[in-house]
Amino acid sequence: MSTNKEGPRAAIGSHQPAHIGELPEVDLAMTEGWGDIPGLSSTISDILDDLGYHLCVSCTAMPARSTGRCVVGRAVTLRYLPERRVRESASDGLIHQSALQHVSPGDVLVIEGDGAGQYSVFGGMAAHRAVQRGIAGVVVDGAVRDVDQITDEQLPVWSTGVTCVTGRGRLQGVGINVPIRIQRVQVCPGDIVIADDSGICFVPPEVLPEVGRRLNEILAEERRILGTR
Ligand SMILES: O=C([O-])CC(=O)C(=O)O
Ligand SMILES: [Mg+2]
Repeated sequence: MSTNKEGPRAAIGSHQPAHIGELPEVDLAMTEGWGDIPGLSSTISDILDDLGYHLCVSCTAMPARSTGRCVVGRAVTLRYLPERRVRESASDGLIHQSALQHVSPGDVLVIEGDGAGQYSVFGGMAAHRAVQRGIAGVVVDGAVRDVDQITDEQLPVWSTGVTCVTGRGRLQGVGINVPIRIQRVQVCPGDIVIADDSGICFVPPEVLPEVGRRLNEILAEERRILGTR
C-alpha cells in the first residue's frame, strides 16, 4: 500500500489509469434553473425518445441514495474493469481522486463500476473529496458504500447497488473521460446529466439546444393545462 504525508489511506483513489480522454467544454447557460423543474427527467426522456435517442436509465435500476434532488451537470466519466490479478492485500485501483483533478464545479461524476453492484467504487471519503471539488452529483453503475457518510456530505448519488465490500484490489480504474456503459446506455464525457427521483438522462451536447427548445414548449403547455401560466 502506498504512503504519503497524509497517511497510508490518503492515496486511496489516486491510481493512475491507462487512458485519460478529452473533456469537452459545454455551454450550460440554457440549463440554468432546470434543477427546479418538476418531473424534469421524465420530460427530457420523452424529448430524447422523439429525437431518436435511447439515453435514459430508470431509478428502478439505479435508485437515488439521497432523495428529493434534481441534478443537471456535465458528465466526467470513470471506467472500471475487473482487476486481472488477485492481490495479496486489498491495495488501490480506484481512480476517483485522479478523476477529481479533471473536474470543474457543477460537473457530475459518472462511473462504470462492476454493474452488478458487488463491489464499491465510491464511499464516504470519495464523497468528501468530491464535495470539496464542487461536484454536483455522482452516478454509479455499480455499488457505493458508507451511505451514512455520503448522506452527511449532502451529495446526491445514484447507484445500482450498496455494499460494504470495497472494489479496491478487485476492480481496476482503466479510464477517465472515456466512453462508458451505464446499464444499456453509452455515456460520453461532456454529456449533460439530468438526474432526479425518476431517472437519469444523458443528453449529447450537440442536441442540447433542440432539447431546450422542446422543453420550453412542453413547459408552456403544462402551465396552460395546470392553469399556472
Ligand atoms: O473503498 C471504497 O469503496 C471507497 C471508500 O470506502 C471511500 O471512498 O470512503
Ligand atoms: Mg470509506
